[in-house]
Amino acid sequence: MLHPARGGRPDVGHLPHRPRVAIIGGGIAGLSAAACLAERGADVRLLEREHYLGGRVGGWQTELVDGHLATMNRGFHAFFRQYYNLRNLLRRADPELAGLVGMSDYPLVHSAGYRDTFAGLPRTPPLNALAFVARSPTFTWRDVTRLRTRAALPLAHVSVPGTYEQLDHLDAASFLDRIGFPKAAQHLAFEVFSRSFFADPGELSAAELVTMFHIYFLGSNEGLLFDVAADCFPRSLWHPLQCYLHRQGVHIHTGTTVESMGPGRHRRFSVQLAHPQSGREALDVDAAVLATDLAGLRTLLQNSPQLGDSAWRRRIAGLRSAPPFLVSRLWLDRPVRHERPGFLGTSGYGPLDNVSVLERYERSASEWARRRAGSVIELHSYALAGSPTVDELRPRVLAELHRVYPETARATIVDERHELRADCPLFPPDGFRERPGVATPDANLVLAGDFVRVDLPVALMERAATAGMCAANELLAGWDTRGHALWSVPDQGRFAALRKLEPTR
Ligand SMILES: Cc1cc2nc3c(=O)[nH]c(=O)nc-3n(C[C@H](O)[C@H](O)[C@H](O)COP(=O)(O)OP(=O)(O)OC[C@H]3O[C@@H](n4cnc5c(N)ncnc54)[C@H](O)[C@@H]3O)c2cc1C
Repeated sequence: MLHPARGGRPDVGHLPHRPRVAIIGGGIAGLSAAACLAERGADVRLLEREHYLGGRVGGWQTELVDGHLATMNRGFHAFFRQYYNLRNLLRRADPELAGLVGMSDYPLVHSAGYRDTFAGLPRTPPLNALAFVARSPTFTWRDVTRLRTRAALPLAHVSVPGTYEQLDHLDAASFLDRIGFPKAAQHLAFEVFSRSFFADPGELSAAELVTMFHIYFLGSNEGLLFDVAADCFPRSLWHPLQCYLHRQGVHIHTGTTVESMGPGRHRRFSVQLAHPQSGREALDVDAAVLATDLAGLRTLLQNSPQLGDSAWRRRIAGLRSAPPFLVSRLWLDRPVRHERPGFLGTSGYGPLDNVSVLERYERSASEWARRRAGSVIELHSYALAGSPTVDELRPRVLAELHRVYPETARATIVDERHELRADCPLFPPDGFRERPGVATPDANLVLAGDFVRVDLPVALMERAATAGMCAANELLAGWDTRGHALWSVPDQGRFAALRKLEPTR
């Protein structure tokens, strides 16, 4: 569904001086805002704390014990085909999306023996759901007849923000119980889904879960199949985009932390930067896009008491981060069995949520695996309780890998890397109303990122890309300059007539 751009002058050339914009954060949201602003002629300065672009989809070099230079990253990412805005961003540098490759299936397995797959399902709703039910061991026709149909109707017709107004007070687990969703299917499909949003179903807003179901299943023709990066993230995605941004005149400064911001002497803001080598520096800008992660934003606001107003700052302070998660990469001296898929979702295997076999799709991993006759495996464990350490988690996660793929128990780990972080946002019940949007109390300051409220059915990477575009559009509107069109899956369910049957809250 197309959301047309707001009209205006073709670029910022009509303004008395060319606006200079600081974009703080070089993840997807910041890169998306940078592209949209530079294309309309703004003088864009992209400031990124790390030495690489991509944020949580970034990657960096690491030398393995065998001397091989590998690229480590923050973990497997699924690029769904309905990520229209993200794909449009990537297409600017890679028109054929050659940096992505299709994943033909990704089974979900439960330790009790259930297995669901998505390959070969029709793509058109509701045929996709009917075909899924027809072959799923966890969701049978008998289960369909037991669904409390009226309570389940919100699953069939989602609208944003209407669905949030209706369901945000509930957690996802209670909603699924309320509608009579079969337990086995809850454990498999929905738990895997919910935990991929870094939260247990009891901690996630029901509105968020229902919107996800709409985006990834019932609301789009693209279905649940996705693409993955054909090589490490920098090579597949960010080096080409960086070249594109350079051609648009964007100045990109990696390894540059924005420590604080305040009123500028010559322009609206003065941005205080710190580089590990060259020390501190100030940059005066007319506008800024805050495209950091949540923790980065909180630190920046603590150091910048003059930004925004107290109500807005309170809303940011109230946002919550999801519990910690672990991404472990193992380089094994033996290959896993040939039938192991590139990606497997798991449920009922302790802390283990999924297993990827990188040589199935990533060029550099496949070269290493071929040379060493081994395998490169990645394990994800989300929504970890308490304050776990890698030393505690490692043996538990390895034991679960050996249960899922027993042949890995006989392999020697040539090398390994672990990333234990807690930098993803949580979308808890009752969080939507207070979630900040792109606009802030200052017309020259906008917010972008995957935690920002965007009233379109988008999530995760696509929410980051969309929020970046909305942030750019907000600034462009203030300069009477044409914005950028956005796309989303339909923002009303395909079964809108069913709305009349629905119980009210
Ligand atoms: C393990 C894992 C798996 C995931 N899998 C998927 C998936 O399969 N599909 C999906 O759609 N999404 C997935 N996601 C979520 C996805 O990665 C995020 O939604 C998305 O990358 C968020 O982008 P962002 O630009 O909002 O934030 P970020 O990527 O966090 O970017 C923020 C940037 O700001 C920088 N920064 C912070 N403070 C400062 C400062 N003071 N100065 C300068 N720079 C600063 C940070 O270094 C960072 O680069 C996954 C995430 C993780 C961690």
